[in-house]
Amino acid sequence: MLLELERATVRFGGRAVLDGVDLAVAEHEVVCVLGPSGSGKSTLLRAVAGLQPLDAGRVVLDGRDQAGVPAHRRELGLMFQDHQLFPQRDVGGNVAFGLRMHGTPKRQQEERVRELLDLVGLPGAARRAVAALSGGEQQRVALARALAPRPRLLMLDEPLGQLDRSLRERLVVELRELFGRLGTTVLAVTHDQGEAFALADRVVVMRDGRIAQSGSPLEVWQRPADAFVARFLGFDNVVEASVVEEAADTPWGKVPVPAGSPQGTRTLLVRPAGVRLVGVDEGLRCTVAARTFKGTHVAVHLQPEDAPRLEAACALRRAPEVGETVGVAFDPSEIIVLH
Ligand SMILES: Nc1ncnc2c1ncn2[C@@H]1O[C@H](COP(=O)(O)OP(=O)(O)OP(=O)(O)O)[C@@H](O)[C@H]1O
Repeated sequence: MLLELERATVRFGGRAVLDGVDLAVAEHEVVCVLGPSGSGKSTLLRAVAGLQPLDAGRVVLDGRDQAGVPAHRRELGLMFQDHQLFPQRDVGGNVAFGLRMHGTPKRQQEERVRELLDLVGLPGAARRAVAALSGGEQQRVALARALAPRPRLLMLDEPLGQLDRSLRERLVVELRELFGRLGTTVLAVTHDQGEAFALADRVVVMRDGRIAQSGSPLEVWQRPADAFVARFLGFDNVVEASVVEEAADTPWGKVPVPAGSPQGTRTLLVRPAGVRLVGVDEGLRCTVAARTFKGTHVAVHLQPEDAPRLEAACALRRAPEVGETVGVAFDPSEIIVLH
């Protein structure tokens, strides 16, 4: 393992903001830490970087305990929100920053800067003023600066945070490709789940200073560990249910569940695609409370008479209008009984 956190703990005013976290990152792995605001993501990153001392536990890099090793000796590439570019230096001066710190000879610095600017898609930009760059270009310069000294581990804090959506979606694809090509090991933090799922080999979901779930994007998406993770991923059809064999007793009535589901009192997740609209007399009677256009489908919010709302994913042309009464049936293949 390139990086290991062992029971890493940080307390502020008696409150554990990082609470005994165990996390390992393998060489060439891209790990994205995801979680709501205040869950401890930045603190975790700062602890690995050596910017935040631990109150208990260890950070081990390449087999060496980092206690007492200052930030600039950890051979990490940092792209942090509060590490803005130097406005008085040009692009080349910014990218060369880490190289100057390492005493790299001038000629080599220039060569490496050229190489990095090509890599991040800004060829020939070395003499440009930082202030004259767009937000996306500045982000690329920051990335080039972090990568220039060939860090063992690249750490990104909300790497694409301030950029608009379409640019973010494009850059995230570029980053994934770039990291794959370079074999960079990455530990990134974001509150944007789309970004994390697009970028990561492994997603780590945090809650209140602890790891709620860790797994590949597919694993986490298909099987959220609990109601918190499911809701955080944007699933709203989450209820307590009593499961007996292949049926669950829920506030929405009897709902079919896949064979082999955990039994007893459980949390049930019904994906919107598993909420099928049928004739009014054939299923659970609901009123259409709202509809939101989602590009590939329409999210339809359904209000049953006496149960929590349900979200259904409907084909664009078949979505009912607000105020209509519909019947709802459930598709067990889109239902998950959480552990
Ligand atoms: N230096 C500090 N002193 C006191 N409390 C702090 C300090 N730094 C962070 N905290 C608190 O620790 C908690 C976790 O903060 P952290 O920045 O790690 O969360 P986060 O998940 O990165 O949130 P965000 O997504 O908003 O950046 C927050 O409640 C924050 O207020």
